[in-house]
Amino acid sequence: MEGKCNVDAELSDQISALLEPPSPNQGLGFSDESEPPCLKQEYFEELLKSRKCVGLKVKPESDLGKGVYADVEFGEGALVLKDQMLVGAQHSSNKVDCLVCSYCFRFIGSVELQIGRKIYLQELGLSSTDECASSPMDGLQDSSNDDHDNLGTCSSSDLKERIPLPKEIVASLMNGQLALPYSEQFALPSLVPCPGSCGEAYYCSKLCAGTDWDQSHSLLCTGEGSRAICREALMKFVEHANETNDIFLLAAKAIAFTILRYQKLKVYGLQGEHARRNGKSRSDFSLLLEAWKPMSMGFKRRWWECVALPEDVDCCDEVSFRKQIRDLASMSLQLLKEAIYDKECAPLFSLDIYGHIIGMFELNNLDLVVASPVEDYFLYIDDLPPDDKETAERITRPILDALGDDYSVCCQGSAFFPLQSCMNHSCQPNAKAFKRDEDRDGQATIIALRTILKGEEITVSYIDENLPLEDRRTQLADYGFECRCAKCKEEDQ
Ligand SMILES: C[S@@+](CC[C@H](N)C(=O)[O-])C[C@H]1O[C@@H](n2cnc3c(N)ncnc32)[C@H](O)[C@@H]1O
Repeated sequence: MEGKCNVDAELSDQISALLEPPSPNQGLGFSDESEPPCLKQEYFEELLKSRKCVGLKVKPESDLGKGVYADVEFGEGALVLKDQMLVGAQHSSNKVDCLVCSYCFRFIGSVELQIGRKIYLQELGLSSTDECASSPMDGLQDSSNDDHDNLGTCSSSDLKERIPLPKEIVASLMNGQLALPYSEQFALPSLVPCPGSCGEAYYCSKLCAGTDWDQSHSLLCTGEGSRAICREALMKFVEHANETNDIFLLAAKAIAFTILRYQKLKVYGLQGEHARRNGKSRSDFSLLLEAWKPMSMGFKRRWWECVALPEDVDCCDEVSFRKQIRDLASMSLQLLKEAIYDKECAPLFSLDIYGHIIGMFELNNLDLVVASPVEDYFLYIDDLPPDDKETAERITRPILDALGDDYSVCCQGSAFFPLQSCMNHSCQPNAKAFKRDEDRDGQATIIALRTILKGEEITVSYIDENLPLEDRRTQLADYGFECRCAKCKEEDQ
């Protein structure tokens, strides 16, 4: 299990420094006399300010590690936090069902395009909802918890037989020739293609396209404008991730994000307070530490050590299972290295760092869910006055029949939300993520479930908190911890 690849062995000191929680003296050259402020605290204060979050505090060291606390009173139903993801990705299987902005995950195009594209891909046999084959990696394919019961249409059970639409109708939905009744009320942003011409990523605006390009996509784009060192290797990496576990795509984004941040820091230098405190002559490695800082704040363990054993794997096979997924990560990293390796950021290509990044996505309660406008559209038609409804349904009924029971699937993926990921779990939470109506883009929305007093810790539930104690324990084992909330302690006595 502990065999090391070259980068791991050669750069072990730098890798340890990257995995240590940021300490005030870490590679920054503080003199003993100047007592620097707590870097974690400072980082979160800046982050809260940049997110314009008022009334929240991140305490770096509470009973359960980091935790988020109320600095004002929040009334029941109040919006506690809207958190912007640092990196996120739509699940590969979900791409068939939803066409969304590759940066902010808003639905794009038009209701007609969403519907026509889904039916077209369904007819090609590509729909995620048609998949019934199982593989030993199934339990690892989607680290999402099932905390979205209120989004009932996310279900993928397809009970009714679909009635195909004529090909010309599907084509006219996709090319904009057929406008569905009342669809103008559900207008979506037009598609902006990827500037690197990969034909894979689309955006809701030039701003999203440019920001994604600068943050990670320029290195991960498979198109002609890509900055990857080998596009063929990149395509192989993507193919391997799609066939095994799409969490590798997210890990690649985290690495690309850090490399590009490093390159910017190197060119433009540090700004403001950091520059003043650290002087101008920072080493390349201390710049890498700085570039890595947003990722360093996430709660992490090695993926192959923390991932829960899937139900179809016997306990006696645990050692070989963990070795198998470590080998899988190692293969994925090898492909990524061939595609985007950067000598100055070499420690990022160690298996230890790769394992910790994947573990970070696995352990944090960080589902990405965006509700579908297609569902809203059909609900709107259903609510029309009887005469209007009858007229509209003459057109929409055959479309619903062609879509089947899964007529609307929400956008689903995984993401790293730097503030939400600091929220601890409670089986009696005072806040909740993903409130349906607030969820129109890929931001994490946290709402108070009851009055939260100033000074109270803000907690969410990572699972269905109404399950019996034993079931809760089993589910939380997937997150790698035994719950120490008041409800569990009380029920345990
Ligand atoms: C998403 S992180 C939450 C922030 C975390 N405390 C930190 O320091 O980054 C989840 C981790 O926090 C800890 N944790 C959260 N809620 C807990 C609870 N109710 N009981 C015990 N540990 C908890 C566990 O270690 C868990 O794996």
